[in-house]
Amino acid sequence: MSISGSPFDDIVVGAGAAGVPLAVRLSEDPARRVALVEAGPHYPAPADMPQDLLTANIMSMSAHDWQFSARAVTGRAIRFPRGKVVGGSSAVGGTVALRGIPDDFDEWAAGGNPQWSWEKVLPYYRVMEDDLDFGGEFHGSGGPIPIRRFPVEEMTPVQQAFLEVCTAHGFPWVEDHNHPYATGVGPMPSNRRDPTVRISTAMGYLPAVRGRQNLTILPGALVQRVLIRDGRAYGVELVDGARTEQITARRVILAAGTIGSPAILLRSGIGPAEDVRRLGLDVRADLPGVGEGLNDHPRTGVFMTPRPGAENFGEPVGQTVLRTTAPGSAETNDMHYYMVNGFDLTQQFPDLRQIAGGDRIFGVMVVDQRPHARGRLTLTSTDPHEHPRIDLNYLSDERDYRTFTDGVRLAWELANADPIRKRGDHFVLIDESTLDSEEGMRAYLRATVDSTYHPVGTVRMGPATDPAAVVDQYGAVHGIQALHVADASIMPSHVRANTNLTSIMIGERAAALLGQR
Ligand SMILES: Cc1cc2nc3c(=O)[nH]c(=O)nc-3n(C[C@H](O)[C@H](O)[C@H](O)COP(=O)(O)OP(=O)(O)OC[C@H]3O[C@@H](n4cnc5c(N)ncnc54)[C@H](O)[C@@H]3O)c2cc1C
Repeated sequence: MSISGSPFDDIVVGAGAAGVPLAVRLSEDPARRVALVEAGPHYPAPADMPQDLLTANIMSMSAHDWQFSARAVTGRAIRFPRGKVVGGSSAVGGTVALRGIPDDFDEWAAGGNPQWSWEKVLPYYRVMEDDLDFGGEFHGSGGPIPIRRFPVEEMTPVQQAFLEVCTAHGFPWVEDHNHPYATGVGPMPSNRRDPTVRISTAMGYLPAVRGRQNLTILPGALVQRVLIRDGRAYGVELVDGARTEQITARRVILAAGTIGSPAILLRSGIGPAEDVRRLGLDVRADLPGVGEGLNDHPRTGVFMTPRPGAENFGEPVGQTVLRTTAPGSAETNDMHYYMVNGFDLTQQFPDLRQIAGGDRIFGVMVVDQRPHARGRLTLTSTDPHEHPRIDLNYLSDERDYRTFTDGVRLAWELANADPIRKRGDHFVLIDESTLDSEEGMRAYLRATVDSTYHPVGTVRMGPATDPAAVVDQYGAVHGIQALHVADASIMPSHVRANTNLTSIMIGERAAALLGQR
């Protein structure tokens, strides 16, 4: 890397969903020199892009992955994928392209972050997208990320059956799930231009800026820590085997994600004082919120093995979604139900393989969008190659049990409707008696609850008066000068949506706020 002696204005750490748009927008000012540092590889030429990053219908969960595991509930560890490549998790994901809803952002604003109200974020959801189906005041056109909805004729028969069953159940039909006030069932929006190719931030944003002289992309560079002198960040330290290298800048912006950003902060002496000291480091800023408040959308569902002829191998994981409100809840759209065409048990949920008696299952997946349980991320070492300890702590709040119990009951009804049920052979781990018994349901939930890969909240945004806040509404780390964070980790509360589009929006919005500074 020919970077020694060449200070930058901004170093963006992590080229993921947020980091790529952030670096691209900041470098629109030709006078600003921006470095985008990424631990994973970079494939600038479309012809070199590996197939696992292109194939939208299959999530890439090993070739470009950090290989983390996490504790889901006491005694149960699960795989916890995170993308490790330029494009980050946006390059490996399921391409569900849903936005948060106005209430989500009005809650952020009410928590002391008025720069993130719905009114303030909508323009940045719009600027990132090229909506191929809808226009008007809520949608963007000509942006780097194409959004299309699966047309009914592209859907598998079981997806069409799901639409039919949900509408027969009385759920409203939704043509456009990214209309801010939509609720009900309809086709899934997806970040693809054609039916099978995933468009990550790397593919959407970077080709147009390849010749940009003031944007330097540094792949294969693992950031150990932020360099801090007299309370001010002035660069980062990279490790490459036994070699370390330092690059300097006027400002450092972490966009390493909900796992990567708090880990870098802790290795830099920023976090709960006790945790930092336990690592043998000096405390640069005592911020109890670092790693705390981890919040992820947990999922479970009702799954069956497919009948011969009803398998949907190679099809998108899902093509439809039902967004609705849990019984008794005051929070709109806090439950999502996905008709899953198929999970490959060799890749996901391997402990179900033997129970299912096969490698494939399909069914109705239930995702709690507003779980109350909070987890925690901690480090046991300052070595950046050592994985952090990720404790998701699902179901630790009794309210989450209740929400899921109702959710599984609805999923059971939907899955048992004839147009869906007739495509399955046998249910996996669940039958009528599970639903009838409180203990049976609790055991089922503990055995099946898993991640939707949407962790947020480990570097929460909020005013300095909030003891849990780590950054202010401009992403500035409390108590340290010239150090910012802008990625999914800063979300102060969860959005009722999959997190890719919101993370891209955070990158866009942060660039607008930081570009003025
Ligand atoms: C398998 C999978 C499927 C998903 N499917 C969907 C979906 O269908 N729809 C949806 O909306 N969301 C989905 N998500 C979630 C979504 O992709 C993430 O919420 C989003 O990408 C988060 O953006 P981010 O910028 O915070 O982090 P990321 O996109 O993860 O980017 C962080 C980047 O920082 C890099 N990094 C981390 N630590 C360091 C370090 N020390 N040094 C240098 N670089 C570092 C990482 O390699 C990575 O490239 C999925 C996620 C996964 C993992």
